[in-house]
This record gives sequence, structure tokens and C-alpha cells, in this order.
Amino acid sequence: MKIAVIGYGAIGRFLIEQLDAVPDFEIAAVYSVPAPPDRAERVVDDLDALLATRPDLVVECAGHRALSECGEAVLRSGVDLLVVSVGALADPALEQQLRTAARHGGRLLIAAGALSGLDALSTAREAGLDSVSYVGKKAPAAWTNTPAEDMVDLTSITSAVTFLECDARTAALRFPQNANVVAAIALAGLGFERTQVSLVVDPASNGNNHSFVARGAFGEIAMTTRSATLPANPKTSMLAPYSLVQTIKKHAGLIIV
Ligand SMILES: NC(=O)C1=CN([C@@H]2O[C@H](COP(=O)(O)OP(=O)(O)OC[C@H]3O[C@@H](n4cnc5c(N)ncnc54)[C@H](O)[C@@H]3O)[C@@H](O)[C@H]2O)C=CC1
Ligand SMILES: O=C([O-])CC(=O)C(=O)O
Repeated sequence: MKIAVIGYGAIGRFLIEQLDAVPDFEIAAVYSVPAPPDRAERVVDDLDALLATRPDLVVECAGHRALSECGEAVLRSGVDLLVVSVGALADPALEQQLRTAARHGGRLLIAAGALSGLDALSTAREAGLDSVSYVGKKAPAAWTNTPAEDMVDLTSITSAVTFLECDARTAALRFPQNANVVAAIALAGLGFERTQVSLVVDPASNGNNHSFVARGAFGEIAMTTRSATLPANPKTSMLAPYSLVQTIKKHAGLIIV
């Protein structure tokens, strides 16, 4: 299976390292802006060059802007696109553009990312959902260089502070590096407007914590995940690249669990 990767940051590097260890997978091309200085042999300068390698799958791990710049072209070329920056779909125009492109081309595959329990949430949607609420809790370092800095003093807090309560659309758009999981919950469950979100900074936080509760006539699902962060990016859970590895293996597999 030939795989092309957009984005060569914390997730991209980790992912490629994992996939390089699997004989069935070949990394055909890597496209990232700015261009990475290492791994020159498979780094390409633009999306056309990436698609010219004729990958079986393109994986996006480069952020909201990259998905809006590259997503439509990948899907229209007929190649499946696995995305981790799912929060970009909180922009209704981009969601519509990618849905239309997927209708005529490759499929849009949305990774669970740092989150667990998305399969259960999708199952519950079939049964009927009344409410879905999510709490995301991370250490102060994860919220630096984000709008959280205007809502709470990250340097002086001594206990957990909930600095934002809003719907999933608002959270995903305002926190493009921290609230992609919220968009995945919205798309699997009750949608962007009806998914309630609380964002928390906690100096005692040991990794990234994602919890959601979904209720309906079926009963209740409560999921909590705590993941260590990637050394290269304190915002990003270690589980995020592993969810890409798992989805790719599933995509290539004959028996799907
Ligand atoms: N669904 C989930 O659970 C998660 C999703 N994410 C998403 O994944 C993205 C990547 O995460 P990290 O690797 O930790 O970030 P990072 O900042 O370490 O890496 C991003 C990479 O993308 C490249 N890039 C940026 N803009 C680009 C563009 N327009 N075109 C091509 N390449 C571009 C950068 O040069 C860098 O190599 C995040 O921005 C976030 O949107 C991150 C963590 C979890
Ligand atoms: O990696 C995580 O813990 C989740 C994350 O940043 C996101 O959803 O954007």
C-alpha cells in the first residue's frame, strides 16, 4: 500500500516512523510547508507532485489550513483521504466542499485521533441520542499560543479552571490545535450545534484528558481517555498518530475489527 503524507510535524514524523516499520506500507511522498530539511528523498514540493506518486491513500496531519488547501484536490483525484485535522470541518463551507468532492472521488476518512469511544458514539446515534457533552482537560503548556491565554492566566493558576463552555463548532474553530476531537464527536453524534463542550486548563493534568457522556433512550455512554503527549508537541496526544496507524492497517486489512 502506497501512502502519501501531508504534514511533517509531531504527528507526521511519528506516523512515518511507525509505518516505515511495516513491510506492507510504502511512504510514497511527504508534503509539508515549510519543506522539511531531512528525508529529502521522498519530500515533494507541492500537492501535484504528491498526487503524481499515485498513492493509494493520502494522510493529512498538517492542520486546518492544510486540509482546506489540499482536501478537495486529493478527493477529486480519486484517492481516499484520512484526516486528523477534523476540526476544520466545523467550517460549513469546507464541510460541504469536501462532502461534494467525496461524492465524486475518494472517500473522506476521519480518524478518531486522541479520542476513544467514537465507535460506541456512532452506534448510539443509530439508537437515538438526546445529549452529548464533552470535557477536554490539558496542562497549561498545551494551551499556550491559543485564545486560552486571553481567558485565563496560564502562568499563575494553581488549580483547574474551566475557561470556555460553548458548542462544538465554536470550540473546534477557536482551538484548531486542541479541539479536533470535539469535531469528531459532533460528526459521529449530534452535530456541531448540539454538542456541549467544556475546555479546562489544569496544572495538575498528567497528559491530555478527553471525556464525553452521551445519553439517549438506549442508556448512557461515558468515555474517558488520558493520553501522554508527544515529546515534539505538548498539545498533541500520543494516541493521535497511533489512531492513524490503526485506521491505515484497518483500511489495508482483510479482516476488520
Ligand atoms: N484529531 C485529533 O485528535 C488531533 C488532531 N490534531 C491536528 O493535527 C494537526 C497536526 O498536529 P501536530 O503534528 O501535532 O502539529 P505540528 O505543528 O507539530 O505539525 C504540523 C505540520 O504541518 C505542516 N504544515 C502546516 N501548515 C501546512 C500547510 N498549509 N500545508 C502543508 N503542511 C503544513 C507544518 O510544517 C508541520 O510540519 C494539528 O494542527 C491539529 O489540527 C492534532 C492532535 C490531535
Ligand atoms: O491530541 C489531543 O489530545 C487532542 C487535540 O489536540 C485535538 O483534538 O486537536
